Amino acid sequence: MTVKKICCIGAGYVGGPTCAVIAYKCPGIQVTIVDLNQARIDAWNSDNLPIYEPGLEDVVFARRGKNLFFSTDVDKAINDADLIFVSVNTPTKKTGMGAGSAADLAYVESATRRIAEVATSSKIVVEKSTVPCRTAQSMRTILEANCRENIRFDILSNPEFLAEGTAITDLFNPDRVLIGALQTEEGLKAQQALVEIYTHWVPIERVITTNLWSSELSKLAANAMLAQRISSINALSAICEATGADVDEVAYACGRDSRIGPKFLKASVGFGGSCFQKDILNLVYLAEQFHLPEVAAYWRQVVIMNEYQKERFVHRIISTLFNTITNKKIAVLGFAFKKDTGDTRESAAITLIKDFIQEHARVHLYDPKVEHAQIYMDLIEPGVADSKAQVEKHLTICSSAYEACQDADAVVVVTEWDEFKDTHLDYQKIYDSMHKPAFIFDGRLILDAPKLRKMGFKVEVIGKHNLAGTA
Ligand SMILES: NC(=O)C1=CN([C@@H]2O[C@H](COP(=O)(O)OP(=O)(O)OC[C@H]3O[C@@H](n4cnc5c(N)ncnc54)[C@H](O)[C@@H]3O)[C@@H](O)[C@H]2O)C=CC1
Ligand SMILES: O=C(O)[C@H]1O[C@H](OP(=O)(O)OP(=O)(O)OC[C@H]2O[C@@H](n3ccc(=O)[nH]c3=O)[C@H](O)[C@@H]2O)[C@H](O)[C@@H](O)[C@@H]1O
Repeated sequence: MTVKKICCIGAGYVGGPTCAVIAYKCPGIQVTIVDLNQARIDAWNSDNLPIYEPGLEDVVFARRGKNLFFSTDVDKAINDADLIFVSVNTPTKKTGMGAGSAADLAYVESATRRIAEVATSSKIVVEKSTVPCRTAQSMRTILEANCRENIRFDILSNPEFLAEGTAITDLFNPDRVLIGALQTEEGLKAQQALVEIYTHWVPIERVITTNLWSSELSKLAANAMLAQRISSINALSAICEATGADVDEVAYACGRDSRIGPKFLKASVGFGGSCFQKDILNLVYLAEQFHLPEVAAYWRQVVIMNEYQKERFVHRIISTLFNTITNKKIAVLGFAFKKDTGDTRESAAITLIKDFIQEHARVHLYDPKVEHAQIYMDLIEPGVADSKAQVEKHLTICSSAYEACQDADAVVVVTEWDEFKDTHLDYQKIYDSMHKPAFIFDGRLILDAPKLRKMGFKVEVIGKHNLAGTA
């Protein structure tokens, strides 16, 4: 079969860019992206898109109103489509069985039920959300139990591997596209229909076809392995700080081994983002379900190490600032979980700033993209800062890095935005405007520490002893 109309349920960080790129690359296919969230859909239909991604506007503005539509009319889009992507959120469960590690599949289930209830013709239903292994089986059961006569649903797993901040280039030029299907005649036909969509722009040799369960598990496995590399280099960063080894040099030396490779070995204040922690915990839960406690403990350690890295950094800041930051002005540069996105989900900045607030510091924050309302929402913490007004007592959001650093006792670089690099910011100007001694803590290894030390800064860098190279 040839797909002519696509519906994507969920207009978020994945559904929006992924299906906008399909519309861009396949002008002959009509793509409708739907969501229950009216404000989000209004934003997709406006000049001010709801998410910031380099290159996204060009793609959306080129196709919107032609073969790309955003709507809250979920039922109509389901009914019109030959193929439906389910790209809804799958957060970690907060309560009930598996709370704290299992994925909350309520949104996947409700989208699936909706498809079964309103579809009047056969559909290919594609799991785009990241889900535990064998979720497709549950979706199939729901669809088959609720659908009308003479309708069939074929389920595919097509996990998404884009990273935020580079979503459009990742989608234009993916390392691979993964499509899992039931190994039946109908399943393989459906798989082929999705292969044909991607091969409008992705070379066929980059399209991997597998069975459903391999595809579902590969997504969790890929995220777990990526996060594991970061926790590995961060674990080594602690040893570097203690010994005088330099974590960048260690990463470079290890990464030059072609079996290890250079990517994803940047030490940091800890990984953030909506998925790494969630997906590893998902894997941990799966292992526990199958009575594999050693496997569960192995992967859980990746998350434990990440939490430890954040704690270690806060501890280093406080101990360097003479064991107290009470009433000290701390300039925090960056709030997003990585550069080139406005997304703050699980950002290390949230943990750090909450800790600074607990220590009664005065935090002055600047991030080039994150919405102010989002910052307040992320920092409200029952018992510590219960409301926006409470947060404002400890936090001032600034409109530039210079403003945040004015009269500060310490600058903490949390997100690696290019504009924070010493090639972009005038750190002499910042030094001159700060209280002395002027401290700077580089949680992203983006600054030229020797150059800043020459200016007079006291510099502390993750994974580097501050006297490294001098003794
Ligand atoms: N954010 C990322 O970079 C990546 C995320 N993923 C996975 O993709 C999935 C989606 O993630 P995001 O796009 O980040 O989430 P998101 O939270 O940005 O978007 C999900 C959207 O689905 C909508 N939604 C929920 N239930 C619905 C329903 N029944 N009908 C219509 N709309 C509904 C929500 O209103 C929301 O706008 C998750 O499973 C995630 O793990 C995979 C790869 C990358
Ligand atoms: O499933 C998902 O959601 C996605 O999760 C990650 O993408 P994302 O979280 O958007 O961004 P990454 O570039 O992976 O960065 C995640 C975190 O790790 C940190 N990081 C990354 C790389 C590194 O070397 N060091 C490091 O600390 C980043 O700063 C960030 O906080 C994966 O890279 C994607 O392939 C995957 O599709």
